[in-house]
Order: sequence, then C-alpha cells, then structure tokens
Amino acid sequence: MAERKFFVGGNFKMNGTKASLDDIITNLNTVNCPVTDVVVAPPTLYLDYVINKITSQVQVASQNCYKVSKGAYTGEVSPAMLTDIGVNWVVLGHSERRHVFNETNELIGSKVKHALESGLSVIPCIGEKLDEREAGVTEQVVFEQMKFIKDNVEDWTKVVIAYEPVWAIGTGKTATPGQAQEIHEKLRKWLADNVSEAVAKSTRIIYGGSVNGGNCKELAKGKDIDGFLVGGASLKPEFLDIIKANA
Ligand SMILES: O=C(CO)COP(=O)(O)O
Repeated sequence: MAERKFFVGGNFKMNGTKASLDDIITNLNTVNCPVTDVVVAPPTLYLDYVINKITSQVQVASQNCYKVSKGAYTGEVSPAMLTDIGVNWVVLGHSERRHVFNETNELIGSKVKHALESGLSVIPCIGEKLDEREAGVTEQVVFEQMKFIKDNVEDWTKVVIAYEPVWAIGTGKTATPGQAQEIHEKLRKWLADNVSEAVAKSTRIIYGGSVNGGNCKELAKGKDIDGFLVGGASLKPEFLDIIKANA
C-alpha cells in the first residue's frame, strides 16, 4: 500500500565483533533502496561503533531498553542514553526477551510507553509459541500482546509492529506467505477495531521468522506485510536482497 513505506529491520541479536560488523557495514553502505526504511539493531555494546560507520540511509536501533531514564538498574540502558548517542529506534518485547528473560506484557507495555515519551520510535514484537498455534489460540495470544502495546501508545506514527511467530524464529521454518498474511490482516483489523481505521491503514506490520534472500519476495507480496524483521540473514550479504524484496 502506497501509504505504508516498506520497512526492513536487521536484528543482529548477540552476534558480532568489530571485525564482522565492519564487513556487514561495508555491505550495507552500498545500499541504494529509497523505497525501503532500513534499521539495524546491533548489540548494545556496538551501537556507537555502528552509528559512526554506517551510511545515513540506515538507521540504528537498540535491541532493548529499560522503562526509566536513569538510576540503580545494573546492566540496563535507558532511552535517554540511546538518544544521547544518536539511536532513534528500539526493538521491544522480542520473543527472546519474553521467553528467555521472562519479560511480561506489563513490563513491555511500560517500556513502550517510556521509550515513546523519550523520543524513540519503537518496534514492539508479538507472536505465538508453537503450542499456542497448535492449540488454536494464536489470535488470542497476539491480540492480548497488542492490547498491552496499544494501552501505551499515543503516537502510532512512531510504531512499527513486528509479528514474529516464535516457532519460526531461528528454526528455518518460515511461516508460509499465506500464514503470515492471515495474521497480519487480522492484526490490521484489530487495530481498526481497537484504535482507529486511520491507524490500521498507516501502521506498518512487519514479519519476522526465518526470512531470507530466497523467501522474502514471496512473503512481501502479502498485502498486509509491510516488511521484515530479520535475524540470522541480516548478518549475511543476502540482507541487501531482503531490503530490496519490494523494490
Ligand atoms: O527473531 C528474529 C528477528 O527479530 C528472526 O530471527 P531469524 O530471522 O534468525 O529467524
């Protein structure tokens, strides 16, 4: 849809060294795809390093942040610190934050609120686990996750929703274009019913879960699929093909 610019995020997760990031940055700095917003999320420790080397056509995101601006929270980073070093985006509620670090919908909601108030744009992640899909409760799970996001958002222009079914993350088991489109369409309808038609039309909903250079074009055809959040393949040269999936 013309009013929703294609969006591709690269989530490097806990991967990379200065040397390997140099290779990724060199590759990304050749990108020339004005029809796509590109955002990469390196590990926190390398945010400043990447910002200083990457082309202005690629924006930089943190993979997480805390829900207050400063204080006695050992090991955490705040949105204020991120904006201070020039980071404009943050990924929140990634499935690994939810399921490895036990982050709850409540905590993710407060992080979304504080990050937005601090001037960051946010990529909140939602998605069902395999047992939830098999039990037929996918919609229930993702709508519940959406509710905690919605309750904490005023300005939807600064939000890109990432739908990442947990069973498809890092497994090589991508959702079929049909499965992804089905949930994206339902999420858009949920936004229309629970926020507004205008927000439903303009908010980008991106897909994540084993996206690669080979499957991205087919997935991008889904009318409600506005881009991708890419893990493993964002560390490889094929990330450039994914950025151009819709070009
Ligand atoms: O979690 C993801 C992006 O945030 C997806 O990871 P993979 O692309 O490695 O499956």
